Amino acid sequence: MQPIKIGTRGSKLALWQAYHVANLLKAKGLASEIITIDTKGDQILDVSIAKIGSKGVFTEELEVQLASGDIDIAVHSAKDMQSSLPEEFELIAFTEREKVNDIILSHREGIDYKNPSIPLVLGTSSTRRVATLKHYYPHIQTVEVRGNLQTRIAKMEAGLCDGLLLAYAGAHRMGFDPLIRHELSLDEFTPAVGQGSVGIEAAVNLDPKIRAEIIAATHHAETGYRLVAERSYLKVLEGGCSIPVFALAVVENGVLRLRGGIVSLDGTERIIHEVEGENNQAEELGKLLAEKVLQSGGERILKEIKTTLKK
Ligand SMILES: NCc1[nH]cc(CCC(=O)O)c1CC(=O)O
Repeated sequence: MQPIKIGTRGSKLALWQAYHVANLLKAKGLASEIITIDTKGDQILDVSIAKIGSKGVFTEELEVQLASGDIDIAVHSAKDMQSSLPEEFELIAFTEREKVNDIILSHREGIDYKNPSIPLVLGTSSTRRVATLKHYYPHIQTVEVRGNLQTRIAKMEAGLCDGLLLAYAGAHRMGFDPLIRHELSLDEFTPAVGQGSVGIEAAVNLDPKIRAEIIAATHHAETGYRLVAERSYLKVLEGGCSIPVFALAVVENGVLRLRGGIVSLDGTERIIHEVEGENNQAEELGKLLAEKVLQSGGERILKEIKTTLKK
């Protein structure tokens, strides 16, 4: 068999993910090679993702290469994958999930984010994180910061902000554990759909034998059920990464429990519900959660958000 060609963006985190997949393949005796591809999302650094339109900014160029067969699979942060893919492509595997929490990272020790009398400025570019901060910690100021983790840290150290609000998974993978000052609660900072997992995308016409071998080497079943449930929720809400929806599924004692909701951009309203069932009901659970969220005010909040983001 030819080495499996893995397509990835060129950022350090993306490369970590690609090598992670290469290592999983290698452990099952499958050779691979890594091919880096520049995407629109990497080039446009001065405009917020919410404004570029999240659909596929990081994935389009990789899909061109998947379609032409120049690469066999594309590796992405599962979180950055839009909820519905063009019909020629599919997500075939999700690697075992890392810890899903958001964290506060800072070059300074002693960051106190809970005391309203201590001013604090946090950098983030996620509407979910900004809105969640406004909801629980309205005294915290936020500033938009984009670019890869290394760039963001440099901006923070240059004085842009006191700390960064990030995913644990990315900070940990880039070796920044010593700068992690707080791990935020999953009840307050319920993560984005897919946070902490790496998704593998392929063209639907990929050779079925290669496809099966890749899945056997990389797919983590429990993570898969969790991600299917979360992504099914996201699909109804049409979240992309710019709308502040969140969902986290866990498997406990054989029960798949999905919690998720939406928060208004100004943080005044936060809706969250929970549903549970079996692993093979993951898709339905996502839809059920969406129904509950939409019916209890989510529909109105979603409309308001879409109107605001279009301006
Ligand atoms: N939106 C960017 C992005 N996509 C994936 C991660 C982190 C790794 C992960 O959650 O899988 C990050 C950075 C962040 O949110 O701090």
